[in-house]
Amino acid sequence: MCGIVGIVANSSVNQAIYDALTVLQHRGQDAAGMMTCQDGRFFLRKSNGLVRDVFRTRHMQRLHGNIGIGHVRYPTAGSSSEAESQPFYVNSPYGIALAHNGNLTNSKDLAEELFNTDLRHINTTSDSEVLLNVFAHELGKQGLQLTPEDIFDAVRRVHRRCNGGYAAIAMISGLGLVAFRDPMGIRPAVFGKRETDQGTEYMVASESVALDVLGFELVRDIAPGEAVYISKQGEIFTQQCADKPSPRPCIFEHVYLARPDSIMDGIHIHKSRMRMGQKLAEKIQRDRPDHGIDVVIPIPDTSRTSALELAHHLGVTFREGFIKNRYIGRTFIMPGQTERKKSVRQKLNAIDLEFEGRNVLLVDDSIVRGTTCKQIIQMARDAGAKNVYFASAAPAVRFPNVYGIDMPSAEELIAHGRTDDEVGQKIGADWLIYQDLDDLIECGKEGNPEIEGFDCSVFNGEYVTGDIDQAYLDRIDAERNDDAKQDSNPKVDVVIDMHNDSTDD
Ligand SMILES: O=P(O)(O)OC[C@H]1O[C@H](OP(=O)(O)OP(=O)(O)O)[C@H](O)[C@@H]1O
Ligand SMILES: NC(=O)CC[C@H](N)C(=O)O
Ligand SMILES: [Mg+2]
Repeated sequence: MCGIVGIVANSSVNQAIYDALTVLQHRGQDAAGMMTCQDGRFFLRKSNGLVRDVFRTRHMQRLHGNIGIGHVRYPTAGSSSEAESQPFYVNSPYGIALAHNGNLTNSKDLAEELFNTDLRHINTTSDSEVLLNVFAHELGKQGLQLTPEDIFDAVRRVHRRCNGGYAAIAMISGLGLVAFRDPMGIRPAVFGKRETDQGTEYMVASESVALDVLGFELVRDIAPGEAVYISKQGEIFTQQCADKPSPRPCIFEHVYLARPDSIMDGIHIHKSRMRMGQKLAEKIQRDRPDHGIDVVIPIPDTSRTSALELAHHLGVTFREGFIKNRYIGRTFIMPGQTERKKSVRQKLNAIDLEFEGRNVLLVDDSIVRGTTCKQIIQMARDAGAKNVYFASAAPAVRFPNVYGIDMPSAEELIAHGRTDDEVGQKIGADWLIYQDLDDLIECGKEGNPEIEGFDCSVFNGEYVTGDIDQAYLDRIDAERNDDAKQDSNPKVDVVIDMHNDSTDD
């Protein structure tokens, strides 16, 4: 779940892209990058780190042009080397750069095909470099003067060749931006516009919150399978490019990934999380009518919205009992378990007063590896709680994710192969309650009844693209579990810059 942005403006875009990336920072904290285009030349800055650390004034001054794309990375394939930060670039045809959110499930086969049949060189282990090369190869077949129809034909063939989840924005030198979303719309993307004295400007982004903050008006989501082409002159063209679009957006976006102030596929994330709180309260009332809860306490940040609503519907006091260090980022998307564990304690501290002698219900949006809840429950006990109950606004996460969330290993998921009660014991709760999957789906559908279904694979093990078997899951487990990543992380990093740019930091 990286964050992507692209802007076609009437003046320099570097600051606007920087600002958008800071708004999308919650989607990726490992690396950031931006590529702009002026007079057919590309300018690039990308590196590991947070947006504020990657872009210094000297980099911003070199990012010329009125068109650009940006990326914040949370790796789900390949390595965490700077060389795999994004945007990626290929020089043929035309010069194309690409920023990708998601994960291709057939990237290994595609990489071989690209090399053996399409005669294209892939220089990293990133699936995003593969996606860019497939797009470039298909665009190269269209001949010289590209029309919008030619671009859409190329995207149509990208959909036929690529499997998995992908929302991508490509910048084509001399032409403009092309954004597209996989035929199931697993990963999100929206576009919007802003009127200026010089004409209309367009922006594509992973989440609508980036449009809001930059003063763009949300036009709509890019539909699953659809492509949007914005020419450098500011004309916009859209077309459905999937043979059989079948919307199945990722429901984990609603649970955790997205910001609550975003609207995704017509669903207000804030309201969906409120419904999660309400439905969970109803389940507690059904299953534990004599719960005896004195206070409901959220685990900041993401669970706040659902916890408040849960307390309201349960008729129990809601209190903030953990204070979050605002300078520590999200722990779940950190790369290693040691770092994640340490960060939970650095990030959250208990206010003892709210726990002493009370029956406390702690609420989190989800339990994945169990890193957060185990420590938090112990902190609640140390702060003097009488009983510590735990509620998860999402169902138990029991299966790996293959579409752009880095949960590659079933063994690392605390609920894998365990009953709810066993998880409760393992995390040290007096009891544990999970949201039912049907209720979670209902929370999304109430926001947009037209959506037929969601990708719920982390909860039910049903992989909507239909191409995932046990052999594939075994392979990504072996390649990407925490131990494997530890071994494969590059000791010496490589910085790849554009040939037209200075290579110093
Ligand atoms: O069971 P785990 O493996 O610990 O994963 C789940 C936890 O991780 C996330 O929090 P995170 O700190 O990433 O971000 P937040 O501040 O947005 O809640 C999520 O909100 C849960 O609290
Ligand atoms: N989280 C993502 O969307 C990751 C994009 C891409 N698979 C990468 O690893 O860079
Ligand atoms: Mg959290």
